[in-house]
Amino acid sequence: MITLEGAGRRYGEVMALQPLDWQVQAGEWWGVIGPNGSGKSTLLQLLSGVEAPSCGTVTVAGRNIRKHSRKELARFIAVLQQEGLPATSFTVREVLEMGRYPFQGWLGREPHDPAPLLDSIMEKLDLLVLQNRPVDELSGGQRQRTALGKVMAQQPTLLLLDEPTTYLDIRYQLQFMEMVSQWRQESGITIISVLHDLNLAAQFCDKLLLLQDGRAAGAGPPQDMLTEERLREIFGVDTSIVSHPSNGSPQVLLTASPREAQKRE
Ligand SMILES: Nc1ncnc2c1ncn2[C@@H]1O[C@H](COP(=O)(O)OP(=O)(O)OP(=O)(O)O)[C@@H](O)[C@H]1O
Repeated sequence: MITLEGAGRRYGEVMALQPLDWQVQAGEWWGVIGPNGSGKSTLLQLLSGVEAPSCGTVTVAGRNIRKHSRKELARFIAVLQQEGLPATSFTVREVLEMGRYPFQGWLGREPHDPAPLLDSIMEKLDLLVLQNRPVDELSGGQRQRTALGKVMAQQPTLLLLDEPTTYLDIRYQLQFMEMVSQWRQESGITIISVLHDLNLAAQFCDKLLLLQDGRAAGAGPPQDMLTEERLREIFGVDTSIVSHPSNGSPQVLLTASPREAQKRE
């Protein structure tokens, strides 16, 4: 599905992403994790075609990403950012309709009426009651669900998520990840998500790519990647890794310094 061969990105003096070899198979859900400034967003920009690599190649669906037109890329790659949607007076339904843009002809029409598809997406995401509300009147959680609806309307084969749960409370974080997971089960899409929440990453992603200073510091299943040694080396913090009592995924407990413990005694 995706192959990176020595793909890297330089901004002036800064090598934001060192040459990276990486393969993503169709249907996988990868989490990209690493400290601030380690190159995660840069990697997503290469994968979405927004930025060209300074070296190496990015191949998506058997073809160099630079050879696809913008509209072609939009037909199979969807990107959802931290704040999925700006405040806008467009309604929820109108925003979902915008997701159909890559499929419209030059008169802004599609060969098939997209309304049934949009209705079924809104039903899945519990958006039907909100469909005529302007987005700028919605809560953060409702707005992020609308953003998800827009990318679902795009029917991509590859979904890129850039810290999509950052501004959500824990209930909406979980709800968002479960909706994405459900969509993946139904459609078989491939997902690459940048996540700061290691515990969510461990529960939802099949594999994790660890970045440190623009370099790959490991790639593999969460139980191999989320170890106390690796996290100390990459993030410079002490953690305790426990097994989730319900599903066995590795969960990261942060350990405050002994000074903090003494304060409470
Ligand atoms: N457009 C740019 N111009 C110059 N430097 C850039 C640009 N984009 C990123 N960088 C630099 O590249 C490095 C990697 O940045 P990037 O945003 O990819 O990291 P990140 O892991 O996504 O960080 P964060 O977790 O804070 O979002 C940083 O040193 C950053 O300052």
